[in-house]
Amino acid sequence: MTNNQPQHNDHQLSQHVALSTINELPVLKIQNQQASACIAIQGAHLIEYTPTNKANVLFVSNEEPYIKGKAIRGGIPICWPWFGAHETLSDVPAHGFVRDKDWQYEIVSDSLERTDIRFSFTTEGEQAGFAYPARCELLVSIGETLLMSLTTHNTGDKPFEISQALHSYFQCADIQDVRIKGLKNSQFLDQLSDSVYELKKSFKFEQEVDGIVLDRGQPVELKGLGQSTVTLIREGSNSLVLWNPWIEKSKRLSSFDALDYLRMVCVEVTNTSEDSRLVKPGKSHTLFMEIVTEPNA
Ligand SMILES: O=P(O)(O)OC[C@H]1O[C@@H](O)[C@H](O)[C@@H](O)[C@@H]1O
Repeated sequence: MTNNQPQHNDHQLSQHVALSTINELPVLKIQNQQASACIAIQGAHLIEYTPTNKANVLFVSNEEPYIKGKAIRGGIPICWPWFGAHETLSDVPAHGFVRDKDWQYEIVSDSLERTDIRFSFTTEGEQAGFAYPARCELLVSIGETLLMSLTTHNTGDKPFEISQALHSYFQCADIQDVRIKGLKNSQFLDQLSDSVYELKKSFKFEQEVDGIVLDRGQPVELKGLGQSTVTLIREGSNSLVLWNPWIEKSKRLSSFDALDYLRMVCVEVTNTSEDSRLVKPGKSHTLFMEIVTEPNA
């Protein structure tokens, strides 16, 4: 479904960007010399990133229906202005309110090597669970590497706190081969057992995993994915979320096949828990990540 081949009804917006649709959802298809990609305008949601001569780095379930008003399962959902359950309200969606909304977009530059698209979402404080005027901007830069920069501007006169995520689903050949390196000595807040421990070596997935790593914002490496090693470089983030639903939860998840847990791993660049950020009036905060892929030796 996320195949990037031109369709007869695609509308070319610039040299390397075309407007297309997947089922109900308008998408931007990017194809330059260094990579191809696909971004749904709903949620500013990247659903494919394929560096030239490499495999698609991202996972989206084949069960995904791509319908209006429903967050896509896979790719890189933008969770904003809260991550996970809302702190005080139980009747608002998990992971904030921008995943199922249309964003504005603008192609800011488009060259053979790199295509930059800026998405924006503005709230005047009318959204349930977030009573503050704010503008959220996501710069997506498609080239030899993938850059994503999520900036929150406080446009009101009161400070507010945000938690957020670039909730990346990476494709893997077999979850049991995946290792996350670079987390040694970081704190792991295990959300399933409600315990905290220090990570000693590279992280493996052998059962359901749902937890927050509190760290120093250092680069981390995803090994054993299959064709490529992925390095995640971050700025403005001292936390990561690791998630795999494993066997039983996979059977209950929407837009997900029971065996999809074998083919995906979520390593999410976040500001959450103690790493939530205060944004003062007139100020902004940027959460940045770069995804670098290298073929396995
Ligand atoms: O089903 P959703 O809302 O997309 O969330 C998926 C998962 O996202 C992860 O980031 C959370 O840590 C999990 O607890 C959650 O189940």
